[in-house]
Amino acid sequence: MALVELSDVSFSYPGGTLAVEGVSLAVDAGESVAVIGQNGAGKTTTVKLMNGLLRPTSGTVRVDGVDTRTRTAAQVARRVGYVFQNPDDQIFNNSVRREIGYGLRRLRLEAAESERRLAEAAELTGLVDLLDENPHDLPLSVRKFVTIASVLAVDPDAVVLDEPTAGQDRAGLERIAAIGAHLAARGRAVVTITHDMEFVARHFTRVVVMAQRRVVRDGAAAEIFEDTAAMAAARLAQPAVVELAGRLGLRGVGLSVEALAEALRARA
Ligand SMILES: Nc1ncnc2c1ncn2[C@@H]1O[C@H](COP(=O)(O)OP(=O)(O)OP(=O)(O)O)[C@@H](O)[C@H]1O
Repeated sequence: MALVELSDVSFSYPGGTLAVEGVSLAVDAGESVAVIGQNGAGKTTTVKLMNGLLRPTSGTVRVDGVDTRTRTAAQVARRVGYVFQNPDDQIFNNSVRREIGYGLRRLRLEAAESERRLAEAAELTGLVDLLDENPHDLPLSVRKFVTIASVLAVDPDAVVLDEPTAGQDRAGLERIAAIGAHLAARGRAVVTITHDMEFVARHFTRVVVMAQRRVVRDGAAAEIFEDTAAMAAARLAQPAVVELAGRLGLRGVGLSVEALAEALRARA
């Protein structure tokens, strides 16, 4: 049984906008998935359905087999943590320490366990020296890590990261990749929405492509990125290495620069 499973899910916002239509998607424990698609494709709505912030208009969302409609949003959020696209929609405490500790306090853990989790979340997100800062004084890229840390501290079974790569420098991107790998290695499911195709090529093997409210592809990143027609239909750019391989008439090369260089050497 998948940890998070959407079955033929549709969702309309109260104003009537149909944002997601007939989406079926399953994510297992220990699996890391990238969700890509142009603006307005339905990505954020889909992941908010995963953590109970939104309930389907039709179809079902199950977390560990339990229909989210039978649980409160707070109950679902403990199993599926959602890191908001905009950190300012999430942050409301006046110190990094209090912000990371907010969800933890609600879990009513023993003090030592709370401290351990807070320290681990701060370490993973690079915030150890910033715990006494006011998050509102920190740059957007760091505020994003504050919101990631507060979800990591709760240690949900699944973590959804909504555009964590936006505005990050190379070190930030590497840190986000390391957090994803850490979570997956610990058996957590990780769902990452991103517009950064190079990041996806570097760090993901499974990709879900959304376009016009629907999942249009779900599978191996290398195959999907190579499918020029599917990428164009979803209005997505191919990662540079895939585009170059295609122009050189090479197929099945994979997603790494090293593999492309090797294929070129073999052809020479
Ligand atoms: N709160 C809301 N009320 C009404 N319509 C909304 C709301 N949020 C999103 N929408 C609409 O739902 C559709 C899907 O939006 P969604 O944010 O899920 O897409 P997205 O793929 O995450 O886009 P982006 O990459 O820009 O974040 C869009 O037409 C959007 O305008």
